[in-house]
Amino acid sequence: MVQKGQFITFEGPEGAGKTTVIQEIYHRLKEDGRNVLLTREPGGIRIAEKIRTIILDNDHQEMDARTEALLYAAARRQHLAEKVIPALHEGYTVLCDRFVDSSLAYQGYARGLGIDEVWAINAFAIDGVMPDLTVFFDIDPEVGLARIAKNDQREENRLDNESLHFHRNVYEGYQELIRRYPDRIQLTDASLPKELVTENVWKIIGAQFI
Ligand SMILES: Nc1ncnc2c1ncn2[C@@H]1O[C@H](COP(=O)(O)OP(=O)(O)OP(=O)(O)O)[C@@H](O)[C@H]1O
Ligand SMILES: Cc1cn([C@H]2C[C@H](O)[C@@H](COP(=O)(O)O)O2)c(=O)[nH]c1=O
Repeated sequence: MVQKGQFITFEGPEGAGKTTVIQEIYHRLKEDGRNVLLTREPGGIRIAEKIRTIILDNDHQEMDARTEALLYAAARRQHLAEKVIPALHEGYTVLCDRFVDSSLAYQGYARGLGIDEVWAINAFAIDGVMPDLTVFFDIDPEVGLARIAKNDQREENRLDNESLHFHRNVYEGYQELIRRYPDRIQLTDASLPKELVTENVWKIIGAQFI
C-alpha cells in the first residue's frame, strides 16, 4: 500500500482526556492548512458504529471475551477499508481516537486473551496498516474513571463499568506495549490541565510531522 498521509493514534485509559485534546489538535492542524480527518474506534463509520453499540451495550454482560475481540477487529477492518485507508491515500493526516493498541491492552492483556493472540486476529484485520505515531495519555486509571463519573453528559458503557482491577490491568497492558514499541508510542502526562496536555501533544506531533 502506498500511504501518503500520516496516521496518528491516541491511546490511554478511560477518561484520560484523549477526545478533548484531539479536537483541539484537529483545529490547529486545519488552521495550519492541512487536510485532516478526525475519527474514532470502535466506530467512525455506519457499520462500525453499529458494532460499537453491540459491544458497549450494558445489557450484553454475557459477551464472550473472544467475541468481543473479534467484534473490535471487525469494526476496525471496516473503518480502515471505508475511511482511514482512502484518506491516507489522499494525503490526509488521520487522527484516530484509539486503534489496535486498545485491543492489545484491553482484550489481550486485561481480558487475559494474550497480546500475541489478539495481535494475530488484528494482523488480518489491519493488513499492514500501522500508525506512524501513537500518543499514550498517561494517567492513573482511577483518576480517569473519576473524571468520567463527574461528567453528566456521558453515559457509562459496559467497558467503563468494568472493575478497577480490570482498568488497572488495562494500564499494565499499555505499559507492556510501551516497552515493545518505544519508537512508535510517545507518552504524555495526562494528569496535567487540559491546556498543558494539548501543548505537549502538539509538541510531540510537531517534532515528527510539522
Ligand atoms: N486534563 C484534564 N483535566 C481534567 N479533566 C479533563 C482533562 N481532560 C479532559 N477532562 C475531562 O475528563 C472527561 C473525560 O475526557 P475525554 O472524554 O476527553 O477522555 P477520553 O480519553 O476520550 O475518555 P474515553 O476514552 O473514556 O472516552 C471529560 O469530562 C473532560 O472534560
Ligand atoms: C478500540 C477499542 C476500544 N476498547 C474499549 C475502550 C473503551 O472502553 C471503549 C471505547 O469507548 P471510548 O469512549 O470511545 O474510548 O472500548 C477496547 O476494549 N478495545 C478496542 O480495540
